[in-house]
Amino acid sequence: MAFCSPHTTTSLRSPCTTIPNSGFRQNQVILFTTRSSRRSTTRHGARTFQVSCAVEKPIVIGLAADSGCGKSTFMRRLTSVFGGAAEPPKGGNPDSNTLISDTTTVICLDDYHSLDRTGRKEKGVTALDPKANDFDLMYEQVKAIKEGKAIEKPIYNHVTGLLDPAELIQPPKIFVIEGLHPMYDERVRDLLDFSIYLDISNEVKFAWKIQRDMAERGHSLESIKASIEARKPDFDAFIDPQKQYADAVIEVLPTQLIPDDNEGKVLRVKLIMKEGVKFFNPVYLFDEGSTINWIPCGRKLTCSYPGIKFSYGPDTYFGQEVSVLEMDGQFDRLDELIYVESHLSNLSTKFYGEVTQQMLKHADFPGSNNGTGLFQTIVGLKIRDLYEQIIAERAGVPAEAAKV
Ligand SMILES: Nc1ncnc2c1ncn2[C@@H]1O[C@H](COP(=O)(O)OP(=O)(O)OP(=O)(O)O)[C@@H](O)[C@H]1O
Ligand SMILES: O=C(CO)[C@H](O)[C@H](O)COP(=O)(O)O
Repeated sequence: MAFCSPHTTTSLRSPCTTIPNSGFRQNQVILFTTRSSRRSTTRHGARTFQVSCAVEKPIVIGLAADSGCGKSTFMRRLTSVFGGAAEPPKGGNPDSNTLISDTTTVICLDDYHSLDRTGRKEKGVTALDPKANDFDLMYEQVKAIKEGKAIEKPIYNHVTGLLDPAELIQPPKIFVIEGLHPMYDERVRDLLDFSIYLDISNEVKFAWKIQRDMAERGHSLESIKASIEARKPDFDAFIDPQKQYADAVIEVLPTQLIPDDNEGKVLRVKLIMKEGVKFFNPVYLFDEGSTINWIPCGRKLTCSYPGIKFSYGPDTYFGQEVSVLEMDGQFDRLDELIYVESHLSNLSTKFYGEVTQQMLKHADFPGSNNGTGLFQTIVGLKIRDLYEQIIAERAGVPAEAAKV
């Protein structure tokens, strides 16, 4: 017999809240969770009664991007939306790639490299090549987590380039798989409740790589160029095509506000949101479905050269209907973002100004003054909303009751 134990992690009103002799009041807000069954019969004293249980199995989110394209930054923004800090597993391998917070566990798909650094060198393949990755194991383990089962996941050690002994991963509320190939294998793709692709144009990728690998890691300009060139064929063949499957794409391009800009500091960022995705209502500017161009600079938003331009409208992306929100330029004063936020709808915020608050909280993260930070924050809020709606649907209660 499966017992439902009451937890107070999330408040849901159980559809049958009268529990004789249980110590729980009628209509008391309780979350019943069970790993295995939706409806369980429990015994309390001499009486048997039925309770409906919210089956708390993880939702699975996929985040795809090339290396050095802002996945970690995005993850930090996402976990912050749920509150609490994300940390590596306590007492585990110091080189673990996993980050755990109260609500989310983020694993890095590099851990499914089947060939270590030497193995790849010997075989002449890059880490982007599916031949260097174990998709069978990835599928089995993501499926197990989705079913609420713990897994022993391998670790790829980026310091040594070796495959380390496995680490134990317990099913969280939200399981995020980030890396090169979350949408490559159809079986894994089908397990995703929501997917995001960070599409960084070559020019911008190059500028970010230089900034990080030259300034912070002491690599030479030539070696950075050579590494990007060496990865490009496999990137084009195996990573880039995944964007067609993403529910949301954040595309990062050079600005159009500065003619022939080659500095790569001012960015044009697009948030491409697929229409018709269950529990995901695309954000819109002013009027849903219209085509809008908006220059918000003026009395309420301070802009220095080259200014800021927003655009919004319907479009198609790989033959699918999408809504696209675009921001070109950068903010001078983040607190004034509230003015932009007040003209956006369907943000899935819990209170007026939440986007601005999140952006101010992480003003030191890369991209906080432009569309990369803004759209990553918005996608984080949409994921929280998606999670709450899925949990509410599973429990058969209104979404309001499942708010985290
Ligand atoms: N929005 C941004 N604006 C400017 N620079 C950025 C932005 N996002 C990331 N970067 C730059 O790219 C670097 C890599 O970012 P991050 O660590 O988030 O990427 P990653 O995809 O997780 O990388 P890796 O896979 O190599 O660990 C940062 O150190 C920063 O220099
Ligand atoms: O594309 C990558 C994803 O992060 C890495 O290059 C890949 O995981 C191999 O790692 P390393 O360069 O540390 O051997």
